[in-house]
Amino acid sequence: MANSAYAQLENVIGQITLYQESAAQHAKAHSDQLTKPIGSLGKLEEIAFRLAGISGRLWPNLSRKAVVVMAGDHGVCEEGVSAYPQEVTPQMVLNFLGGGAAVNVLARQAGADVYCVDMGVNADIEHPDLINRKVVRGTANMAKQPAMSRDEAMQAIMAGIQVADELAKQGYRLFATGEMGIGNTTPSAALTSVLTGLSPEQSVGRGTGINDESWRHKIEVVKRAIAVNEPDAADPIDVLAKVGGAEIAGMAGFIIGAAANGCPVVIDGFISSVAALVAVRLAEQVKPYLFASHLSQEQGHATVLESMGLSPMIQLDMRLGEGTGAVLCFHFIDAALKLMQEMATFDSAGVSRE
Ligand SMILES: O=C(O)c1ccc[n+]([C@@H]2O[C@H](COP(=O)([O-])O)[C@@H](O)[C@H]2O)c1
Ligand SMILES: Cc1cc2nc[nH]c2cc1C
Repeated sequence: MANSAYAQLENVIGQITLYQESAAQHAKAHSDQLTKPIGSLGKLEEIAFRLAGISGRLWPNLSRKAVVVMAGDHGVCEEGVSAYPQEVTPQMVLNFLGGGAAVNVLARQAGADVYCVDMGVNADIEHPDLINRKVVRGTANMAKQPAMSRDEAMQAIMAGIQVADELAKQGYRLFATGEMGIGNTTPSAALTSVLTGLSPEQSVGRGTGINDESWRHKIEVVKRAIAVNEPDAADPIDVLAKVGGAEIAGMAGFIIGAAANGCPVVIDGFISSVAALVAVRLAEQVKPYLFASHLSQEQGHATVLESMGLSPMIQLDMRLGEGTGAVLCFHFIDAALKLMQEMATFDSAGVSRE
């Protein structure tokens, strides 16, 4: 099974359309005809050019939008690394499915649908709308042993790809990543330290809101997890299996799958961005498809984004996850495309250029 999964992953990666610089240049040429000083719409212009570069069109139709919230639990919670108990993970999954979480509100406002995927929750959740791709019932405690086996990490990646395929087939063209998993800032910090070289003192943050003492302990837990498991930084799947999590692996797969379907992906906070970094390490070609939404308050987030050459659109001091920051930024993507499509040119409006 494992060998064919690697072949399938390579096959999906091979389907990613390479960035078309000429299409991006064409969009810039169009933008420079519009009634504004050149470059004056700043990042909105950059967004539009990149969308042209990945789609080959001046203004791709991205009206069908979805945020995919992947959920998983973490054995490392037994070390006391989160401010909240693990039961919150399945409870929040039901909240997403009931439409009452922050991401549901923001998604409704942005015209996006919310999908929730169980990648590895440590509970049985019954709901007709839940997408069940459970690979583990919570990971093992990475401070003592690998969080997952390599096979489980691969299964989670492939499940994420499948979710992207299914939603793209349904007509969705713009995606946001979101996640829910009590404890998941701890594996995310470990992944950051291993993949970027940032020290645990700098990759470990306050997560849901731990105090100074718990923060210092969380740093020790991350150091122990890395020392016990000795992940190979050159092998992203090894790192993901040993010090990652099922929802993080699922999001990495989802991002690769979305790119293979030609769909841009807006990434949310720290955990989503770490998943994106894993995806980039597996397939450099996904990079142009990634749009960073907000800068989370979680320490380490800026380094993860910088390591991918991404800069966030907004900074609202959020640290929720769920896809909330990403869905907010759907508005800017819509705005960038509308400007390209609807603004008058200097010629059509009779405005002097000089
Ligand atoms: O997106 C972020 O940057 C972010 C930062 C801190 C916490 N979170 C959310 O809070 C949970 C993880 O926090 P913790 O303290 O339990 O590791 C998880 O459900 C995440 O969605 C999310
Ligand atoms: C209530 C709650 C909601 C969340 N949403 C994402 N992570 C979360 C963590 C908690 C604790």
